[in-house]
Amino acid sequence: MSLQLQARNLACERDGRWLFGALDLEIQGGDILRVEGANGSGKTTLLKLLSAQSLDYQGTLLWRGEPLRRVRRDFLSHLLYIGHASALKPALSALENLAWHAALAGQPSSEAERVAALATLGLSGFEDLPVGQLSAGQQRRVALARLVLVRRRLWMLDEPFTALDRDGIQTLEALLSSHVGQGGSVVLTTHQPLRVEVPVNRLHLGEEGVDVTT
Ligand SMILES: Nc1ncnc2c1ncn2[C@@H]1O[C@H](COP(=O)(O)OP(=O)(O)OP(=O)(O)O)[C@@H](O)[C@H]1O
Repeated sequence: MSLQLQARNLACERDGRWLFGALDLEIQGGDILRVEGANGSGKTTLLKLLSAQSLDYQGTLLWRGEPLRRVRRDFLSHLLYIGHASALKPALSALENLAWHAALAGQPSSEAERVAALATLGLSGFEDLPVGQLSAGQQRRVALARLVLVRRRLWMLDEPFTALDRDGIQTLEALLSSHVGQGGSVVLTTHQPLRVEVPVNRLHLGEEGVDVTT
């Protein structure tokens, strides 16, 4: 069944301020949506609404035509969310962290699969160190190895390029292109240029209102 997440007339207020209102958008298989805007414009808040982590909004969110609140469980079984905090346990190794995330996602993995996922992110040789001893960019790479290991069709990524060097950026851009090229979907926030081999839809949040462009 195809992916389809829709927002209709979505509005969100935080701390007495409207971050956005009257927002309409649709994400289907093969779409990549880049959410842009200044610091504090509401990008993370929007991702939390679209990923069903927060129910504090006005308007309608639909997953495959059904209210997201009602079909949240099915929706979550298709979603991989990586926030800007990497959600890693510092005392555990990269391999152990990945094993934990894969099990949490209901997709137990073999050690060979975890080693391969880390290798894709350029972390061969760093599999067994406690993650807390890795650099910020290496920790980001461990978090992103979930994209390879945990097979989900809808990715929501909040500032996934943070701390990555040029090689890491290229690896992530290749993963995004490949995922979307195979019919997956991506919603991401980033403040930096995005070089992918597929058309990118852009949503700009800001004081002047909400713009959606392709
Ligand atoms: N639970 C909350 N209670 C009160 N205010 C909140 C809450 N969540 C977010 N905000 C406020 O909403 C605004 C938008 O926050 P958000 O994290 O969505 O911005 P952002 O666009 O992701 O910013 P950045 O680019 O800095 O990451 C901020 O001013 C923040 O303080």
